[in-house]
Amino acid sequence: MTIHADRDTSTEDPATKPADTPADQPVATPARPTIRSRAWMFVCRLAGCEVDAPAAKAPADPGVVFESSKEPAAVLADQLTKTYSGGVTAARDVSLRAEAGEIVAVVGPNGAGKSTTLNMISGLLHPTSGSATVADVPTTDTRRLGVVLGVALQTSGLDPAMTGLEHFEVQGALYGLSRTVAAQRTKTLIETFGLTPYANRQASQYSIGLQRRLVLALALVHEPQVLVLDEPTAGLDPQSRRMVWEMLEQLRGQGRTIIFSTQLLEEADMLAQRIYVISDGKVVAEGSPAQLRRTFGEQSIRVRVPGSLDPAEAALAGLPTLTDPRRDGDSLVYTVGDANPDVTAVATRLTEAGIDYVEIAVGRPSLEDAFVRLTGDGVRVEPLLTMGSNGGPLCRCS
Ligand SMILES: Nc1ncnc2c1ncn2[C@@H]1O[C@H](COP(=O)(O)OP(=O)(O)OP(=O)(O)O)[C@@H](O)[C@H]1O
Repeated sequence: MTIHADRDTSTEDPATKPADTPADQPVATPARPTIRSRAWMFVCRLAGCEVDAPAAKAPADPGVVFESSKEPAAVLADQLTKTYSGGVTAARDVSLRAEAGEIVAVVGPNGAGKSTTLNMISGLLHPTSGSATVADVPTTDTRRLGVVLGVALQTSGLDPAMTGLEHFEVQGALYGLSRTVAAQRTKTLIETFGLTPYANRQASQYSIGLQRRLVLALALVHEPQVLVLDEPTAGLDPQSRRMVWEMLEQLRGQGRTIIFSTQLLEEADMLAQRIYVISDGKVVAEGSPAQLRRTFGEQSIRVRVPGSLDPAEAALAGLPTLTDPRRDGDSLVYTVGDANPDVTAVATRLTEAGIDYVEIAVGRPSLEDAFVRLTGDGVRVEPLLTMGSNGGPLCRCS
């Protein structure tokens, strides 16, 4: 006899979304003639907006070095709602929080409102109603927000003609870092993110994985307390994805607060202490991965017996904890609502009936179960990576 736990996975492809309308462009700053001009254009591209979009975020005074506090910070979003000019309400009363030093995942199917929510938290998109603070800074205070917040959006927005190093130079200038400080941080980040061999190459020569790493590294130049990352691993191969995961774990280890969106349930499960499930613009569930499983997943017991299933089904018929019996090949499968299913009672019943069962397996609820129940839709579930011999135990593999 074997008694064990297992989980299921499935996959779903992402879709596209309509282009931004001018009125809904993320906030950007006016272009100025000098290095700042390039800097703001660069930021605009990072934000996915046009360079002549309305101004809001003021640049640092030249020569001023912004040194953000190293204290951990929290993010609070209070009933954020966004209705685009076309009439689409992409976020409805979205409230979420990230405690200092937490990694928080915003998960949902395509078009659920993840990017819209993150853009509002980043101060890049004005909410129709509601408010948010990052490290106690209101997102409307874009000048101070830029000090405490680092943002890496889905669209990399890198200038294909600029080298990696030039991107760092622009970013350093944007945040008013002195040349010495900027050079030190650039060196550290380039090394940390494995970009040294590519530092002098134009971004046009970067793979998607390298672009993501560069964008993430650039978001850290001013040493922000909080990071907002929109699908940081989208489109990455398993090796690059793993590298990003390790970086996020390291950043959390440094006391930073991270909010990221993903369509990968396993990614959220593995990295996040708190998950927000968004569907149709609304938060439909919040909790730790374990809480979500417990609350929304369905546990099941699978009983495998040799020969006919009839005697086993008859023997188990009276057990109150077993519901929704169904047959699956050589097994009987029951739903069990109890967090601790009484496997012993099942085994005893079968033994008393003289049935020599092959296996009794308890299936623990998966996040996929939770998603399907919450959103009526699937979110991509990809197999966890096989860690190489040098890979740390990043995954909470079952
Ligand atoms: N600028 C815009 N103007 C009008 N509608 C928009 C705009 N941006 C997004 N939407 C719509 O708002 C809804 C939410 O989009 P959003 O990009 O926030 O979802 P998402 O969860 O990030 O999706 P995905 O995972 O596909 O990136 C979708 O219906 C989308 O088509």
